[in-house]
Amino acid sequence: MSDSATAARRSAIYLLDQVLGEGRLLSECLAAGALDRLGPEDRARAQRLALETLRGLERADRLLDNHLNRTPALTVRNALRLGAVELCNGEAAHGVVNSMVEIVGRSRKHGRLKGLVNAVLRKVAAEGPEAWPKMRVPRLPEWLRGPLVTAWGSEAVAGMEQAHFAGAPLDLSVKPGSEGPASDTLPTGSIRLRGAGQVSALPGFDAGDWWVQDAAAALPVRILAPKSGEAVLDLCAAPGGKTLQLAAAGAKVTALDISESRIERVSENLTRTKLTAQVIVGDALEQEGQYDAVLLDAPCSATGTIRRHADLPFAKDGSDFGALIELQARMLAHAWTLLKPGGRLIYCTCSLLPDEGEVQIEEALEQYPDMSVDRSALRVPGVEDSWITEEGGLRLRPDYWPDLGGMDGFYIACLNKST
Ligand SMILES: C[S@@+](CC[C@H](N)C(=O)[O-])C[C@H]1O[C@@H](n2cnc3c(N)ncnc32)[C@H](O)[C@@H]1O
Repeated sequence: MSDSATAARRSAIYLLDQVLGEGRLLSECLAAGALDRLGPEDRARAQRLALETLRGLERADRLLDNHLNRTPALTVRNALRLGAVELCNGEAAHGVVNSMVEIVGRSRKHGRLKGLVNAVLRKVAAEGPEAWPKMRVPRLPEWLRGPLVTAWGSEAVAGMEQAHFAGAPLDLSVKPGSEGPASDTLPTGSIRLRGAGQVSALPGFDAGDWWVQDAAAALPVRILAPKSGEAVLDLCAAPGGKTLQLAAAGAKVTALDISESRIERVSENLTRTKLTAQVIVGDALEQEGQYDAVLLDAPCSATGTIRRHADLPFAKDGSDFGALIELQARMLAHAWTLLKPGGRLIYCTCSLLPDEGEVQIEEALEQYPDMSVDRSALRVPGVEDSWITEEGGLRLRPDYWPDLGGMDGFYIACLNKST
């Protein structure tokens, strides 16, 4: 057992404690420096372990409950959960069990439970790997499952849960005129890699030939179809995947975001890809000017990204979504004032909730007499007719493309302003 593997596991348990005990998102823990003491490889490993454990949490708990008379303290339970998931994913038993015994044994508060950890994980090692694939696909917590079943039906939600459990491959958008690493090309033009490993080690990263962007997230700009020289405002730009697409098409891009730390990533991405945009820290609700086109990728529940952010259903409970829905409507109203007559606005959210997509557009179309929805703009390569919604937007879901590896959940609408 290497010290480095144990350090990564200890950090993964800390992340699980934060998500499951404190309701913090992994991104918040990482931004607060939770893994700063680890080297890059162990940092990646700790994150991967935490995410895999959250994906398999329901199964791990079922296996563990067979061997526990009482529920131990959360951090010990999380060590057992991580151990169970690793064992069932085929990791060698001695390494996993010894590591977890060492981690729990060193705890001043819980050290006496190391014998329990040893006994329980040995039982899981003996029976878990065979039982694991026969267990049901882990379900979303009820606070999210309920509204999704109401919106899309139980069969669709079961498909989404399957996609969440499988996790996400790595999708790239390639700069026009450049080449991406050898991979599959998706029907919409993004390229997809499986088991890619460290992103910055892939060919073409340093040269800025491509950037990481889920296939669904690449569609809003394809639908906007920016023209060279057009003035385009990217209102919620960070970390900048869509800004890069706009700039690569030759548009005169203004990229704005309220978060100073996140906007730095837009600048870094522009530098790496040798693309240009005006980058501004500011509040979308206070922006002024008139643009040929506006992209509003509004802050949202991010429920469409659970394949990659398995922590979200556990860290959140939906209580802050009402405020986000209200903010989206205010942002759309203000964005509309920034659009020249005859211009087009893309509204999009990486959400699975109709209140953040379909309903926003239905309400806006009733409210603004100079607004119309452009269905024809949605017909870009790879988009299927069945994804187009009644009010004229595009609904993307993680259970689509099941044989290709899924896609993020997204809602996209193209809105035209009359002249
Ligand atoms: C969905 S993310 C944008 C993703 C980005 N468009 C991309 O493709 O990489 C939403 C962004 O909205 C930003 N945001 C939230 N409230 C804002 C506001 N009032 N004004 C500007 N940006 C805001 C957040 O900081 C966050 O970066």
